[in-house]
Amino acid sequence: MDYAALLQKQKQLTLDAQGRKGKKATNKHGRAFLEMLFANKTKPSPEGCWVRTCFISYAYPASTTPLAQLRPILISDLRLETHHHGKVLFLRTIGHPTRILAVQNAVEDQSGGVDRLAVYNTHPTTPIEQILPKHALFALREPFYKATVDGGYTIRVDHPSNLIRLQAGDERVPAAFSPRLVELDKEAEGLKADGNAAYGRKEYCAARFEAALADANAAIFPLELGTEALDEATAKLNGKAYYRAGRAAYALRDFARAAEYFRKVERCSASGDADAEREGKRAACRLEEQKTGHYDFAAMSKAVSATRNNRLDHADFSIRVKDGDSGSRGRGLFAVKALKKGDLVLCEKAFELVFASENAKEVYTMVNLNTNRASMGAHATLLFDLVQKLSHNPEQARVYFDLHDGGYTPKIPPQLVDGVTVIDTFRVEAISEYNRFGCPNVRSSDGASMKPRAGLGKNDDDDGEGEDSQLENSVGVWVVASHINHACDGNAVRAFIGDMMIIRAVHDIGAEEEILMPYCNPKNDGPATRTSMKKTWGFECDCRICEADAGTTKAQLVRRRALSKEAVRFLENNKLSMQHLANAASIRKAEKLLSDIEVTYDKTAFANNRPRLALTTLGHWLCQAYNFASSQRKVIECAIRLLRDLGYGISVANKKVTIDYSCGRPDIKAIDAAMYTAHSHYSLGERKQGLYYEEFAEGLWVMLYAEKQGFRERYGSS
Ligand SMILES: C[S@@+](CC[C@H](N)C(=O)[O-])C[C@H]1O[C@@H](n2cnc3c(N)ncnc32)[C@H](O)[C@@H]1O
Repeated sequence: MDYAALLQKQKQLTLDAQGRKGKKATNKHGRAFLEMLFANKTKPSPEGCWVRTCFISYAYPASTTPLAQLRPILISDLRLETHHHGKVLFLRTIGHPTRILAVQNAVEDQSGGVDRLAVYNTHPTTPIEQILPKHALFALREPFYKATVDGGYTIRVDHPSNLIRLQAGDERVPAAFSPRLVELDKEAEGLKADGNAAYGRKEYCAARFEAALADANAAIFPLELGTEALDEATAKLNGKAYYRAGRAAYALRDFARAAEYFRKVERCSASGDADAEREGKRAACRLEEQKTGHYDFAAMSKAVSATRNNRLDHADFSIRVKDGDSGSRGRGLFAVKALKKGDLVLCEKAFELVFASENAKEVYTMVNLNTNRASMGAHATLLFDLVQKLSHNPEQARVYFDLHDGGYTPKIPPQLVDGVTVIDTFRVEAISEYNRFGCPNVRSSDGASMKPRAGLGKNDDDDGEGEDSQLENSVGVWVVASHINHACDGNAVRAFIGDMMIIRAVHDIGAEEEILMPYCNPKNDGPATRTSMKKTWGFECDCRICEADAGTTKAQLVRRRALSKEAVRFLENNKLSMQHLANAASIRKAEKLLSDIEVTYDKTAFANNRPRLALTTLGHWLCQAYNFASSQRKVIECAIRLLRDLGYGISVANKKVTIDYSCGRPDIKAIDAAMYTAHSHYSLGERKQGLYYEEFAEGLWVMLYAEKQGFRERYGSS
């Protein structure tokens, strides 16, 4: 898909529309046409995959003015391309709703004026009949009116919180609508509305309980204000209520409170309660994880698979880190105490996550006019999920809106207006762009363990750089990890098992030292990586690799790029396998190319094992080539050189191997290099050295993939 063309076209259409700003709509469709358009209930989409394009239009703030302070306006008074500040539009839906990207319906106002209403950023799984049902009444705060590409007009809602559903009997409903009011079903809608109204009046306790009892999905049960109120209310209730409160607290990840409620259930019953006992134990496990960071990662890894919902039931472990000031980087995350290489730094469940596998039926292309970015995949669904989650949970909204937003203004905080949580969807997306991480559908080790490397087991032509493309598939937000700043040579690295992000130290980290991790895999071309970081994240990396690269002359860079292109061609034409071994000429060519690229690295700037990434793919090829040729000493020589180019300084004295991890990048190539070395030592009868390298490789594997799963599949047994 040509994203640039799509973006350009949309910008032009928006610009053209601006020419009509402030004018009244002409040649509008009449009631009969709109009634016909929305006459029928929408049939479910036929089977197949639908690609939808979601445009994030130019940002404008969500309305925070209460209805009581807004003056009514009629459809006939609306001006094109205009945000009608200080105004409210009372509307009644005429037809049956339909969804293309927005949920749409025909609407009328109290004077009989008609138009089309389009509500964006609602969740695709929310039934449209729930969003804009036929004959429902709404108040739309500060409406925005637009011409559409099909030559018509629409009242466009980008912030769903601007649209307030009004219930029968609400005194704010204009009198002209009264004769045609449709009685609501008090059973479902009425109970929810009573809860919302109580919430609006700040009767939190009542609101919580009405919501909790009416809604089995306890995740939307708000505990954000004074949990004593909850205690007070539950005290009047029986064990069943305590049990529900325990489940609700668990869903809100307040495991201590959940455990307390489950204990109360047991106290209410003389003979004990098996369900409460089981749930109490579960809450106790979560508390243990929170306190100690002891997780059964092997079991977690077994629990996820391509066919399951990989959202895991585990607590966060975050007591080893704290927020702090990182100077020009803004806020950062810092180690509370000294950590050893391989230690768990943070283990966090996703705040919100969309697995690519869940998007099989609808694929969204998202085009953002504010940031000039376009992407395809789960990003749009993540936005809809976030808007839904934040709208239902003000406490979670406060956490989310505290994340870095790239300087987005205005910073409208989540707040309750007319009983609805105001959520600025443009700011939600701005924050998502700076804070979301790509992740695999199942676990990080899959790409590596399923494709064993040539010469170390089965055949493989993966160059070890495939992780990024796999990471693009699923996308999520982890709010604690979001405070971590970037460094290409970071001291921490992340892995995923299902929706859990597991961050480990790649070398020893001092107390109070900032935790840094690479946001993306640095590519072999350092300056190119830096330019793309600047474009995507808005900063220039000043890590040790980037600092060394900055000292490289233009001539050296031009030469390195030309040689790297030659290396790519060489690798494409010289794929290795048992059937295609390298001949002496190709090995000579690779050695020559490698030493030519090495010359482009300034010796002083890249001293002390600073990674020289442009050497690593060719270095890896040479390890494989010598391994196939059973030239064990050459394998060891090449693998140690490759490890050095990945930042690991290896020194061997009296058969004792010492490894300097301080600049090391735990890359799959480094693990392969260590295992090539181990296997070669074994073949040469040097078991002790072999074991040392194997232990080093296994340690790197756990850093990179969270636990040992997949290591033996790739490398076989020692
Ligand atoms: C996910 S946030 C990280 C936390 C952020 N610093 C904060 O204040 O909340 C990403 C943003 O942090 C800043 N940042 C991250 N790494 C940086 C670095 N190495 N140098 C300068 N700014 C950095 C950039 O503004 C980037 O867009």
